[in-house]
Order: sequence, then structure tokens, then C-alpha cells
Amino acid sequence: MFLIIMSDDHGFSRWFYGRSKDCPTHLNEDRHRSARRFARRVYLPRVIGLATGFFCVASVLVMQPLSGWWWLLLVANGFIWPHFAWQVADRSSDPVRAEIRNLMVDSFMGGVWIAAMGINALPSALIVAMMGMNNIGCGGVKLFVCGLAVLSGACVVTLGLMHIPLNLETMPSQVWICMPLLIIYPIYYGLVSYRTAIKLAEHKRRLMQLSTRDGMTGVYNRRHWEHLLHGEYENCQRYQRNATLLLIDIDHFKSINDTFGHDVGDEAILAITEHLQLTLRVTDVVGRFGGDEFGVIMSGTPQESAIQAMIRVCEHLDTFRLPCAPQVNLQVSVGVAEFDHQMTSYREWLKAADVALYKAKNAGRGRIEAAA
Ligand SMILES: Nc1nc2c(ncn2[C@@H]2O[C@H](COP(=O)(O)OP(=O)(O)OP(=O)(O)O)[C@@H](O)[C@H]2O)c(=O)[nH]1
Repeated sequence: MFLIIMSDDHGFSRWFYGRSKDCPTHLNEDRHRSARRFARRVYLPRVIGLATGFFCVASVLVMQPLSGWWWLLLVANGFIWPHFAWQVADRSSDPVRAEIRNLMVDSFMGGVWIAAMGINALPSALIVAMMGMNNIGCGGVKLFVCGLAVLSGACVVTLGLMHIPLNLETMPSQVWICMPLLIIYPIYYGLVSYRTAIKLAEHKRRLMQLSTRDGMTGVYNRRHWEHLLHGEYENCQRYQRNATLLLIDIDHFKSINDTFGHDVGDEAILAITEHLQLTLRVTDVVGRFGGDEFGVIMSGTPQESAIQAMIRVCEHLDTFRLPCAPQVNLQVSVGVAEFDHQMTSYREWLKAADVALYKAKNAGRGRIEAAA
């Protein structure tokens, strides 16, 4: 009698490998919700697994000299227990803990049925394999070992108490009855694993996006952009390559915010981002460096070409008007610094561009200044 479960990373494994006590209430609520989702995901596979398992065990029990109570227990375990287990987990204040208990009950009953079948070879091996699969899939080696210990203990105690004779040999008819479970269960487990892997890959992609991109503009955030700049610096040093770095700051941005409101300020930031992305090459690495400041890494580009590219951006900006505030004339100041092999770190490169930007601001704004 089997069930298929794959653990989700929010609930089960966190419970199993240790939980933080001091987490805020909303995180606890989130955890509780995801634990309930986990218990709900277990429900249907448990219904199917235990129902199909019922026939495997029954095909052997009919050959055993056992009382009617065993049959009652088998029916209860096969057809009532899954619904009861779901209710217990769903209503529990800690659904993950309740589900662990349910899994241990599954392992315990697995051991009981192995004993009741006189350790009949094929159904017993099926029970051990499937319980092992579930437990290791949910809680790794630790839960697998716990489950195996519970299953073995239940089997030995039942054998000892009930004096059930061994009945090791599986008859061909019993093999056929076990066949649906033998085939369906691993395929279903594979499907659940596949879906879990797809979900995890999607989560990973979203996390990558969150950790590397600026939430408003979608270009790289400062931390990641600086990381890429560091990589570019190393490449230039190692392979004697050339690259130019630009820092771009919107002029009088504070007054745009103050006069027209932050919504218009945000629109201006988005418009600058779009201009940079559309006018520059796709290989140029654009990042949002701060509030109204952007950085661009132009790999393999000499300073003169970088300045030419930036002049094109400024020309486009000159003719552009924000739809929500057409009176605003967006203008930027730009500091340009070409890579220099004398530089001792990427920060020095960044500093050179920053000094050039400062020069552009001081010289009246709306200008492109190169580092000395
Ligand atoms: N709307 C909006 N404003 C922002 C955002 N991030 C930062 N700011 C504002 O941008 C302004 C930055 O202004 P500064 O760069 O210091 O000054 P400035 O007015 O641009 O002056 P100069 O750079 O010297 O021309 C501040 O008022 C910040 O509050 C944002 O995401 N949206």
C-alpha cells in the first residue's frame, strides 16, 4: 500500500532539517500555507497508491490463515486511512509535522503487511521500495532511515506476536496483480519529480532575475552590474583587450520629481533606460547604478567610439518628450573612462568614470566628459 510524495522546499525539508524559531508572523503564515499545500498534494497519490496496494496485499492474504480482523484492517488502511490522514494534516497547526507522522504510519503499516503476507517476496519488496522512494523523496536519507527502522520494527514485532508462517514465494497470479502498481507507481513518481524539477527551475530563474535585475527598469542592478564590470576589468587585464566605461546621470532630476511628481520622475528613468537599450549595441552592458544614474560597459570599444554612441543617445533624447510631461527636456551628463592597463582594480576604473561625470556636471551639465 503505497503513496507518492515529492517534498517542496518551503515546508517539508525545512521542518526536517531544522526550523527557525524567530521568524515573523507573515513568514509563519506563508510556511503554514505551503505546508498545507504539501499535505494536499500528498492526498491523491496516497488514495491511489493505497488503493492499488490493497489488491497486491489482498492477493497474498487470501492464502494466509488470518482472521477477519486483518481484512477489516486492510480495508481501513487501503480506503479510509488516506482520507483520515489528509483531514489530520489539513487541520493540524503544523501540517508538515502531521504529514511526517502520517508517513511513519504508512511505513509502520507497510511493515505490518509484509509480516501478514509472511514476507512474500514480490509484494514485500514492492512495499520496501515504494516506502523508501517516498521517504527519501520527502526527507532525504534521514527520513528514509527512520521509515526503514519503523517498517522493520513493525514487521518483526508483528511476525513475533502473530506467529505468522513464512510464505516467501510469489505465485504468477500474484505477480500479475502487483503489475499495475509496479508499473504505474514509478512512472507517476517520475512525473511528480519532473514537475517538481520544472517548478524549481522556474523558481531559480525568478530568483536569478530578482537578484540581478533592477525591479523598475529591468536592467542590471548595481551589485550585479559591478560584478560584470569586475569581470570585464579582469578580461581586459588578462587578454590585453579594450573597453570603455560610462556613467550617466540625469540632469536636474530632483526638480523633475519636485515639479511634476515621482510618477513623472519614474517615467523619465524608464525613458532613459529605453533610449540606452535601443540606441546602444545589445552587447553593451547597461545597469542602473543608483536613483537617476546608469552605468554602461562597452566591451572592445575605444573611448572615441563610446563617446560617438553616447552622442547618438543624447541626440535622440533631445527630440524625445515624455508623454505625461511634454515640457520636460530630458538631458544627461556623462562621464567616460577607457580601460587603462595601469589601473590596479576595477574600482579605480569606476572612480575615473565618476570623476569624469563630476567634471561634466561642474562644467554645466548636458555634456560628455572623458577621464583625464
Ligand atoms: N522618481 C524617482 N526618483 C528617484 C528614484 N531614485 C532616486 N530618485 C530621486 O532622484 C533624485 C536624485 O537627484 P540628484 O542626482 O541628487 O540631483 P539632480 O537633481 O539630478 O541634480 P544633478 O544630478 O546635479 O543634475 C533624488 O531627489 C531622489 O529622491 C526613483 O526611482 N524614482
